[in-house]
Amino acid sequence: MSAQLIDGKAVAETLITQVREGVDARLAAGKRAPALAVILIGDDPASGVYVRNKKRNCEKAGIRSLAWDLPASTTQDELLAIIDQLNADDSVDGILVQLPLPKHIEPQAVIERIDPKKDVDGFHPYNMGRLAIKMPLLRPCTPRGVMTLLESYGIDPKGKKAVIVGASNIVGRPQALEMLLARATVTVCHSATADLAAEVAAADIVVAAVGKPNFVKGEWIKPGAVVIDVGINRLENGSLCGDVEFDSARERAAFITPVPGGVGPMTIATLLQNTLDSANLHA
Ligand SMILES: Nc1nc2c(c(=O)[nH]1)N[C@@H](CN(C=O)c1ccc(C(=O)N[C@@H](CCC(=O)O)C(=O)O)cc1)CN2
Ligand SMILES: [Mg+2]
Repeated sequence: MSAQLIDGKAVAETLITQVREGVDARLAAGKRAPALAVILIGDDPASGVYVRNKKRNCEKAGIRSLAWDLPASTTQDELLAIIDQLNADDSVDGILVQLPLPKHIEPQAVIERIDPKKDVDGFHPYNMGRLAIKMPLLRPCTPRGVMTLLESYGIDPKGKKAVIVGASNIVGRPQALEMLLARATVTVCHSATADLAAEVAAADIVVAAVGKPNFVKGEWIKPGAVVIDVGINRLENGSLCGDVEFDSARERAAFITPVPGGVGPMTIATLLQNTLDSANLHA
């Protein structure tokens, strides 16, 4: 068997078109376009690419983007002051601070400074807590994007065994909450998991989000499983690879996401969706 590829680029394009329609509906009702403030600190090349893609896709969706490109020497207090200013600005619906941050800035202090109503990354404890109590408001982009991908391919997690490999605040933990909300039976694996191979082998849906190239072995995958690879690892030869051994996993899985072109594009499309949702909730 060779798994069907899940085309994240195509699903993301469809989602961006839907966001554009939602923006046009706001304009037709006499409301303003949604606005997203994107803050980039320092010169991490990958972050620069992601931020440029976010701005470009905002344009496509009719969302106004405001850019703060700040030097690596920016202090935490300077960053918090900019966030305070954006929190108070009624013309701004979403605030995004690109991660990772320079080492002298404490990410949690930054995340918690953003008004939860404008937290389009969904990382604020308020929004994570809402997701945990089955009352989601603004949901982390990558895990929400994964759920959209599954739905687009007619894959319903209800009653399935979902195994999440990785327990980060950005992906693994909120992904587990999303799967639970969709009524999967959920296992979260991490560095202290006793038998990772056995956990993965029992999964109907595997989500890999560890940031280590080819960490999940193809031979672990249960025949017919759905494999979602969130990892984006750049190899020394410049090529990208995921957290899953793609070729051998594809031989066993029913569905699999490629890297690139799988989950990555959904992260950005879902950010636009969250920005529209935020505008519609409050302005
Ligand atoms: N504030 C945030 N910071 C970070 C997030 C986030 O959701 N919010 N996620 C990642 C980076 N990220 C978005 O910010 C992101 C990563 C990858 C992609 C993507 O489209 N990847 C492409 C490949 C692109 C390449 O060539 O490098 C793909 O997978 O096809 C989009 C967004 C960490 N920081
Ligand atoms: Mg992400």
